[in-house]
Amino acid sequence: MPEPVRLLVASRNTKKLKELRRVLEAAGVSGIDLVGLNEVPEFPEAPETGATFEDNALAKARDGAAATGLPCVADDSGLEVDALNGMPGVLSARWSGGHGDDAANTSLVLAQLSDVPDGRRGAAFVSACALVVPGGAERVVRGSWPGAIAREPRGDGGFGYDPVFVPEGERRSAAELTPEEKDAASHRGRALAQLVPDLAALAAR
Ligand SMILES: O=P(O)(O)OP(=O)(O)OP(=O)(O)OC[C@H]1O[C@@H](n2cnc3c(O)ncnc32)[C@H](O)[C@@H]1O
Ligand SMILES: [Mg+2]
Repeated sequence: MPEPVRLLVASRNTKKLKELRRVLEAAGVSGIDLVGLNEVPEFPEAPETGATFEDNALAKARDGAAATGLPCVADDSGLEVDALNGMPGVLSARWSGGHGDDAANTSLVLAQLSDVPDGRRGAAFVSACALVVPGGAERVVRGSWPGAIAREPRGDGGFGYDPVFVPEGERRSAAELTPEEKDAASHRGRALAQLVPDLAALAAR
């Protein structure tokens, strides 16, 4: 048996990281050993200042690959709300000011939509996932998950804006889905599915 290829999964968000690991493991690519940021020496990361999810995902994956010499996968994601002209978008993690305050970010979006009627509450989660191989290929893919913003939060699964996001064709919020249901439909699941052939090729090198 050849040595498994170590693949760095570069996210500082523990709940997102859990999803990335779960989806990659469920994809069943053999010969890949997933490594978290806590298992490699610390390295400086560029701030997420890109104009697009793709720019940010590539920057995170390039940083990880350059610092460790390992192939690296990174996700940049967020919520695009129709009535907010596609915002919070790339600003999703820091919409209410500080970084990663899920409850404050969610309350702010709900407050901003308080006068928006049910027929105009459309939104989508978007994920760009980048794979960067040191000295080799770079690939970035996008998945999206259409739905609508609820009137109030429901459920305690998932993370971030999940309690206020009702996926198309669902009555439950994303935070009320099982992890497997979320992965099968989510922006992140759909993005990572497109990287599976690349990961299989990497493992077969
Ligand atoms: O950059 P890393 O370290 O990966 O972690 P992060 O939390 O900062 O992640 P992003 O910069 O990609 O910001 C994404 C934000 O969008 C939101 N988000 C992304 N995916 C989501 C999902 O599946 N469910 C709910 N909210 C999500 C969530 O609030 C995140 O903080
Ligand atoms: Mg981030």
